[in-house]
Amino acid sequence: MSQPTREVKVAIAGATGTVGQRFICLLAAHPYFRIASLNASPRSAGKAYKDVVRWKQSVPIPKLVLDMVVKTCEVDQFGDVDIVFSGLDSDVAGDVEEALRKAEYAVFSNAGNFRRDPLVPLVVPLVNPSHFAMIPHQKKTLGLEKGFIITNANCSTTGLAIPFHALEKAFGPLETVVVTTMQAISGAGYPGVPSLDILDNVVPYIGKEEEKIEWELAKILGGLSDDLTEFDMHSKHPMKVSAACNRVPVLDGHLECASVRFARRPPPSPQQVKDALRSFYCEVQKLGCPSAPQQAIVVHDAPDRPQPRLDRYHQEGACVHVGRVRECPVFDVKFAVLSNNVSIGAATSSIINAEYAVAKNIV
Ligand SMILES: NC(=O)C1=CN([C@@H]2O[C@H](COP(=O)(O)OP(=O)(O)OC[C@H]3O[C@@H](n4cnc5c(N)ncnc54)[C@H](OP(=O)(O)O)[C@@H]3O)[C@@H](O)[C@H]2O)C=CC1
Ligand SMILES: N[C@@H](CC(=O)OP(=O)(O)O)C(=O)O
Repeated sequence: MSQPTREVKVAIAGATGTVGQRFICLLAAHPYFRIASLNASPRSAGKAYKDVVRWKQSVPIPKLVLDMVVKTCEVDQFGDVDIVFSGLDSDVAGDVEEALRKAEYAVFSNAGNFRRDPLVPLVVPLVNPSHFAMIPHQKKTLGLEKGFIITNANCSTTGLAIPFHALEKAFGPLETVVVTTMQAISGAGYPGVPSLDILDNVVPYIGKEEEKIEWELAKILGGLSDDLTEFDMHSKHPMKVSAACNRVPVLDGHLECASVRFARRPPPSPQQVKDALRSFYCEVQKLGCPSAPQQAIVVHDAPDRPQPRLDRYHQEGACVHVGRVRECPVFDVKFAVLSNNVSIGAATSSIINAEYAVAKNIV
């Protein structure tokens, strides 16, 4: 990939939150994105970042943001940045992101508000960066020159979309998916789930999560209409998905157990599935996007892997892990997937999306 000849100035909206902190760690060391603005709620605005953030990362706060003064998320507070990364709470993300787009900013959002919008691509960068082709239609429809919104997916959806896409590329459409998730508490932001609810416990309910997985996969894994104005929602090969979501006492890293049935008969064997996942190589890797993982899907042979504590920070959490690939007596094949919910499930995906947009001169 040709590196941009200029630095690209970025803002982080929601800079004090769980995802915002991960953005800061990743962007502080980025080859060409420069953090120019930190934005959060009026509670944090006007104060130095180090004085308002409840820092929960295992590395120190990067020096360059320690004394940066946090600003509000009013549009006039973002200055001359090219890109806004949003890790905003979904209660406010809708209005703020809409206003930023209207003010001609390129917005890369983690929030759920625009994922179902028929003009907004829902992009897992290791899967469907081709959906960026919808951006001209979004801008034209809204009468904008530069402003647009791109969202990335729900963190549990992201972990599944990557291996599912690799399998569909190798073996054709998936027909049925049943998945059970074991989701980390950082997925609920800070302070998140009360300790008295989650210690010594598993909570078999995460609000709206099952519906998100069941719906978002179709938008991500589907294509675009020929005129690049509509998402086809995987409609040529409808995929039935059933998800059961659980909160478990793990800090970071969502583990998901999936059973899948392929449309193709006979289906691929577990060994063929493993080979296809291992050899998966995607466009953002080919382009050399700096935050893309070397190995997108790490396939484990050990019978007790992947595990959140052991595997979640491999490649800075930018890949997914698949293990326990075996025959399923009900469908065809079953396996376990681990993804770092705050990295590839959130901030890392947004950053790779932005790197792709820069490489393709979309920003
Ligand atoms: N955690 C995860 O694993 C994932 C999260 N997401 C999504 O990313 C987004 C952020 O999640 P997360 O980091 O966990 O959430 P947090 O609750 O940890 O952080 C929320 C952020 O939003 C800011 N905020 C809250 N209210 C306002 C307001 N009125 N005006 C401006 N800013 C405000 C907060 O600022 P302040 O500190 O000043 O209150 C904080 O920076 C959510 O939409 C979430 O659904 C997506 C994928 C994974
Ligand atoms: N709901 C996810 C995290 C999340 O924020 O998802 P979404 O971006 O879809 O709101 C979890 O609790 O693990």
